[in-house]
Amino acid sequence: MSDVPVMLSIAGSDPSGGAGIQADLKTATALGAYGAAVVTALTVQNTRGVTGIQSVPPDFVADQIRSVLDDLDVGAVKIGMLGTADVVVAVSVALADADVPIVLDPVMVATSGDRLVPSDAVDAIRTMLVPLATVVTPNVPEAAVLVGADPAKDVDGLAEAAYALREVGAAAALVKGGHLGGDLSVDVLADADGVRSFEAARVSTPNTHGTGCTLSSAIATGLALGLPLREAVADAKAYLTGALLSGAEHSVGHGNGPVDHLWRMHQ
Ligand SMILES: Nc1ncnc2c1ncn2[C@@H]1O[C@H](COP(=O)(O)OP(=O)(O)OP(=O)(O)O)[C@@H](O)[C@H]1O
Ligand SMILES: Cc1ncc(CO)c(N)n1
Repeated sequence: MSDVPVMLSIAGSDPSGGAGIQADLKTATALGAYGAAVVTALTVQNTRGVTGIQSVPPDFVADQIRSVLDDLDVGAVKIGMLGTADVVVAVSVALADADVPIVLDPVMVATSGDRLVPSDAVDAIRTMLVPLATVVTPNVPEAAVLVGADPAKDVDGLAEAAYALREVGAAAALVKGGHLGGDLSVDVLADADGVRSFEAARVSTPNTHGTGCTLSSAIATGLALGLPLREAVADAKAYLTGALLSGAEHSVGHGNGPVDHLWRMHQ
């Protein structure tokens, strides 16, 4: 049992602290939940890029998930980087009977452009995890790969991709427009009630390492706190935009620095 809302992240480790489980735990903590973390892979990574990946044996990932779910009252799960197709299968089996909202961030490539999962893992994500997702949160290239279409070029394209992901089996899809450019950063959600877009002013900064991880774990934290999906997405987007604005004022590392997860504490 747990008398605080629990958000469980199932994701890879970023030793430089801006993405992966490190970002997810900071986000859960900043937003008032208890963060738990199952590590699926270790990366050798900093703000400049990823130079190594060591994945955790699939059975060991599944054992970690079962151990946490057996004991803690998990309010929502966020799934991030899964290093291999076998880990994807193990995660889908371990979560199959869990009655808990799942936010699936289908991580494929880091901000630096480095590939984080092999292509057979992408097929497994599409067939085994997308159908379990309460919401799937791809960026533009990830959505294109998952639905087998050309990458979206504008907001209408984001909506088309979000609809198509519901056809693949996700209950809802939030296609992120961070890669589209423009004055606004727009994400489009398709759920059972239709389509809604979420807009924020684009922050002019190189410090965007971990934006996707932060958004998905903030959505999962909102769901763990009991918010409906659309409110959880709106709150997550506002939290991320504040973290980008504050992160733009700081420098950590020499490449694409992190967002400031603790921006509300620093105000
Ligand atoms: N410069 C920016 N200003 C404001 N919002 C941004 C900016 N860059 C990205 N975002 C927002 O950050 C979130 C993540 O978007 P993005 O499309 O970059 O995802 P991603 O590629 O999965 O992230 P990551 O680079 O961490 O892998 C979205 O809500 C997007 O709109
Ligand atoms: C461990 C990890 N997960 C996800 C991302 C995506 O940004 C990253 N760079 N590193």
